[in-house]
Amino acid sequence: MSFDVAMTLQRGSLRMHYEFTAGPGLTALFGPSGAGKTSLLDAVAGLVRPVEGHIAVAGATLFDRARKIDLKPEKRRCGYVFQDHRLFPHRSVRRNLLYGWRLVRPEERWLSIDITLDLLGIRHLLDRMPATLSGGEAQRVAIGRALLSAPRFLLMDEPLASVDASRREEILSLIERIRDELKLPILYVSHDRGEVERLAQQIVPIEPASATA
Ligand SMILES: Nc1ncnc2c1ncn2[C@@H]1O[C@H](COP(=O)(O)OP(=O)(O)OP(=O)(O)O)[C@@H](O)[C@H]1O
Repeated sequence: MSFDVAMTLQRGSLRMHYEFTAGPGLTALFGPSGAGKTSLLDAVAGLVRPVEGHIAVAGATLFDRARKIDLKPEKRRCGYVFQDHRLFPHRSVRRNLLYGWRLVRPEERWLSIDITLDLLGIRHLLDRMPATLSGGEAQRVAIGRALLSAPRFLLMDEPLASVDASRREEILSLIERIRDELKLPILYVSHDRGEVERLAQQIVPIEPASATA
């Protein structure tokens, strides 16, 4: 089992309940704006604490309210790719890529810098600053930074949102390679049904939450 989630989040007056299990490959979270897709990724990453329930990924329990388990974000071994890439603006591409790499113990690393640069086609960008990159280049670097942090799984929140149409295909096939060659479980958020149908082994519908009094 890649993902085993049964939990409730409270955000403001909204109470959102999630319950699904997913096998290997890419699991897409599909639902309207405001339904709670990003909140779910944030909870899996450990950035938002559920009010109840459990979250397990690839056999490891990350959160379990009843068993008082709540791993810190940095212990969850999760690579998070945001829609707006969130590269450090004052650091070169090289230093962005090395950021997560340096935080990981050498024996936990499973991907070399060389392989990552070739997989993502970003070797020629190493000395550039993020502000000089196109949307597609910046997103490839952001994916590289996530992979080099030696994650056990990836969270991707609309990774194509800031990528122009001509570069979409490139990033889509890159995500397919990460899914198939690196065999990382991926939780993937998108509004685009075509994208989801192409990439996903499993689609989890996320319904809009109901407000609680
Ligand atoms: N910190 C917060 N405090 C209160 N409410 C919040 C907070 N963060 C999110 N929400 C609310 O929780 C709901 C779910 O938000 P979330 O960003 O998870 O939705 P989403 O499905 O990812 O939306 P989108 O597709 O537009 O990105 C929204 O109604 C949002 O307004």
